Amino acid sequence: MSENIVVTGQLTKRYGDRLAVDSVSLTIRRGEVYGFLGPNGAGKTTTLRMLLGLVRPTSGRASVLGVAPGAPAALARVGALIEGPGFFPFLSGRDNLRVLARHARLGDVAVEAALEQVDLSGRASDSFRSYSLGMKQRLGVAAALLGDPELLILDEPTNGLDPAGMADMRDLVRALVDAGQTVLLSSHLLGEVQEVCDRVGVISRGRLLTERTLTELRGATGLLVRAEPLSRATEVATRLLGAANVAAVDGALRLVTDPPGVAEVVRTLVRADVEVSEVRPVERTLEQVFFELTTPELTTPEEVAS
Ligand SMILES: Nc1ncnc2c1ncn2[C@@H]1O[C@H](COP(=O)(O)OP(=O)(O)OP(=O)(O)O)[C@@H](O)[C@H]1O
Repeated sequence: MSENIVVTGQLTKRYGDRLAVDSVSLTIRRGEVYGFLGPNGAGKTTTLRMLLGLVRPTSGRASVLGVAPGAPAALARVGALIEGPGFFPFLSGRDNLRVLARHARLGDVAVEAALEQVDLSGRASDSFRSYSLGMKQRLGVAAALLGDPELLILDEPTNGLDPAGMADMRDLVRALVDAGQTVLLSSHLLGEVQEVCDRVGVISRGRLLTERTLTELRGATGLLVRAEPLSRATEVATRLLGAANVAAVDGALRLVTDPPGVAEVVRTLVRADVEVSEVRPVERTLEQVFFELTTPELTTPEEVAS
C-alpha cells in the first residue's frame, strides 16, 4: 500500500456562522493525482489553504508529509498554485521565476528545470504579459515546481482556460505524475477530474461526501442491450439476473452484470429466440454520480418547503 502523504481528520473551518469546511477527513497517497471536486463555494480553497498552513483550522487535524501544515519542514517540499499566479507583467517568464527562486534560495538550474517541466523553455524570454492564459497558468505551475516539491497543490488550474489550454494542463499534470510527482488538484469540472485523476474526493457544502477511485465512484458497469421482442428479453434477463439488475429504458434493456456475465446474457437471450441487435457497456458518468451524491443534500426538508 502506498504511503499517505496528506491525512486530515475532522478538519473544520468556521467563519462566523458559516461552516466553510465541515469535518473533512481525507487521505492523499504518494504518486497519485487526487481530484478535489465540488461546486463553487464548497470549501475546496479553504481546505487547500489549511493544508498549506495559510488558514488556521477551527478544529481537527492535518498532516502534510508527516508534519503539521505550514511547518518549515514541509514548506519546501510542497509547491502550490492557489487562486491564480501573481507575476510581474513586464518581466519575462524566466525572470519572474528567477525572482521567486532567489527568494527560495534556489539557482538558475531550478528555474530552467521548472520551465522545461511545463514546456515553456522556448518562450521563457518573452514578457509575461505576452503569454496566453494557458501559458500564464503553466508558468504558475512552474513556480510551484521550483525546488522539486514532493507534493503539488493546484487550485482550479484550468479555470478560465479554453478547451485546448485545459487539455494541455491535463497532459502536464499527467506527465508530472508519470515522473513521480503527487498532485492534489481542485476542480468544479467533472469531466476534467474524470480525465486526469486517480482518486477523487467529492466535497459539497463543506462536507466530504465520498472519497474513492474513479472506478469505484462509477460503480458496476452496466450493459445496454437492444433486443426484440423487448418484453420477452426483459423476462429472460430478469430470470437470469434478478429484477433489481434489469430495467427497460427507452426501448432497450439496462442490465447490471459483471464482465463475464455478458456472454451468458447474450447466449441466453438468443436461445430464447430473442433477436439481439446491440450490446454495449454503459458507464455511469461522474456527472451522474455527482448528482446522485448531492441530490439528497439539495432536497432537505427546509428547501422542499421553501
Ligand atoms: N475569509 C473568509 N471569510 C468568510 N467566509 C469565507 C472566507 N473564505 C471562504 N469563505 C466562505 O467559505 C465557503 C467556502 O469557500 P471556498 O473558497 O473554500 O470554496 P471553494 O470550493 O474553493 O469555491 P470556489 O471554487 O468558488 O473558490 C464559501 O461560502 C465562502 O464564502
